[in-house]
Amino acid sequence: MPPLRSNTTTQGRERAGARALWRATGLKDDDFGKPIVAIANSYTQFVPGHVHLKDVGDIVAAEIWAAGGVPREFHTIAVDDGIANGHGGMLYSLPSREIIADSIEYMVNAHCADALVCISNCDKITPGMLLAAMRLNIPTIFVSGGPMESGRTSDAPAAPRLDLIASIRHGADPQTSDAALAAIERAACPTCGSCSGMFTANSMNCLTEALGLALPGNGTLLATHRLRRDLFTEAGRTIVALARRWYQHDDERALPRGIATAAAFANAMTLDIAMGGSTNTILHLLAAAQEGGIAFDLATIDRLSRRVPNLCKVSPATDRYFIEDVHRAGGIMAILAELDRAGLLDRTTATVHTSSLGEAIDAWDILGASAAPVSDFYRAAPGGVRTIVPFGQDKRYADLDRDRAGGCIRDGAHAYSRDGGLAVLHGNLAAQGAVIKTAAVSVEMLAFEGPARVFESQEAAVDGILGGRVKAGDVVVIRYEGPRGGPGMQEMLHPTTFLKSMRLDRHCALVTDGRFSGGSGGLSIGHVSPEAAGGGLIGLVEDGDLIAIDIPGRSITLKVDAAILEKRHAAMEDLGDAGWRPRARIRLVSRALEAYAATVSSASQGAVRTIAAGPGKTKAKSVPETAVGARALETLT
Ligand SMILES: CC[C@H](C)C(=O)C(=O)O
Ligand SMILES: [Mg+2]
Repeated sequence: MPPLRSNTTTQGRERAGARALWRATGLKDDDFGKPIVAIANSYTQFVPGHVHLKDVGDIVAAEIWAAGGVPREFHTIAVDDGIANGHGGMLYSLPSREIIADSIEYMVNAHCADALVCISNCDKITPGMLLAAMRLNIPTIFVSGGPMESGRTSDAPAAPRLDLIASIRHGADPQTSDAALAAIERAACPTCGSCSGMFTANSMNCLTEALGLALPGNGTLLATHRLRRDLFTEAGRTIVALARRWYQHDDERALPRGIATAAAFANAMTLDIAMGGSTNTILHLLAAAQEGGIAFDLATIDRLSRRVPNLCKVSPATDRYFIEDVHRAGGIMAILAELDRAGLLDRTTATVHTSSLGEAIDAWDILGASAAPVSDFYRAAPGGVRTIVPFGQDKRYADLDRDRAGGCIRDGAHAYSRDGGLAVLHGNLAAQGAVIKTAAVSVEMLAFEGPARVFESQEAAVDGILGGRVKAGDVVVIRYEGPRGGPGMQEMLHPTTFLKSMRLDRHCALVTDGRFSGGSGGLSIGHVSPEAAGGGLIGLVEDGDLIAIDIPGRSITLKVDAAILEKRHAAMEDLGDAGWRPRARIRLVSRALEAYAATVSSASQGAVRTIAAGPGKTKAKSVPETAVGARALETLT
């Protein structure tokens, strides 16, 4: 039996000092020897998905005390991608995933905690905590803050519902009046919680259910609903039980790597493809698998994407369904049940709440025999009142959505498409791969060819799109926005949404070594690897070059003669240090971001930290320290 990690600081005369300090945090004599449970809470007033989390740590802690553990809460950072998008703030989004993972490692290992509760929610926080959980491999449970309700500009039952994307789209639409925009902006995000589409936050919180690290409902039960409070109390009880199974009974299926196995990652990716999750999930699952030494790579994802159907479309793939509708249709357990009935899941993987995923599906499938006890749970409905207070309403839908032929969740026989909602592309333009959310691509755009329109930054692309320099038929190429080249691999939410604002989204493609927000749709291909700053072919594309995209064929091709490309490559190499960097781009890159750029890997690897090669060759040149600290300016080329 493994000893409690916390014995290191609580047992023996030589630890009298540490015990004196533990006592000063409130521990009593009989608390020593109990499992010390770290509660990583991501409360912040900067993010609607976290603004309501200030006291939920206490809810979890009370249950940990009652179950015989010792809770110790600390806080992580949380970046709001929706606020950071469209300016230099987005450079910090993906790097914050590593900061969150490291900060949890630091707190848990510095204080030798025995177990971990991850209170997450938005885009990089659940992934950062997932990296930490797989890295630390101590008993862990995830419980997120929960999704936001969808918005309405009027109470009329037939009034269209909306989410954050509507605000961004209409903000750039010349046909939307200021008054109409003001109404949309005030309605789009009505409550606390993670934005109400199948964006990255909700995608990741749904995936933690499939990985087995969260309780049923974690991804779809609204932040405002009373029943969500029960997830926090249950998480507090469950983490102490998991700790006992590991420290007293040596049960490896109580550990993250015993639960989130290669089979569980395949189950999670299968769900992701079936529900058309955010493409960011690919980046984060690749990274989390590496933290746990799990065999799971882009080739695995590609293979799964060719056999898993698209069973569920949620905003931005449709304007008909939001996360609350997925819940009403039975939530993630319902999608998993349909995948199970199609023979596409491994039922034997473990979960934190049942001995196997199959047992969980049988217990929670609203179409299954035991549906009665769970139907009330999945009838949890929006309160329809603006609030940032959690658990404050107890509304119920009159009935569940059991329509698997035409409802929010389809069965295999009524799938939207045979091959799922996400795909991996390859070709000379993406030798190591690129990704696309096919669930959000209109059928007529599945094959596309057009002339490149090249931009050296997200900002330049936005200016080009809104300035009328992008025409129907173009392939917008945005480069030097990869993990190293950005640095930080910005999301292209504004360029993809502004193509919609300009009514070009069904007439243009967008290709980038950056990534996309879960709110992006259209023929948007991201994570192109190798990135331009890493010498990828995307760095040699010129305006007017023909680019061919074939989604069914999973290919993306730069149709330029090889001899010409060889000449371009030679000319780029002749530039020496000035090569493989953006033309005429001024971007302030802080030392913190330079440090990130120096060690980050390709998107095809999950943009993980790579130390082996020593400090990476960063393209940004440092300039002498200034009064406000060193700044690195990319020299003009
Ligand atoms: C809708 C945009 C959202 C905030 C996001 O950044 C994502 O889903 O990745
Ligand atoms: Mg995001």
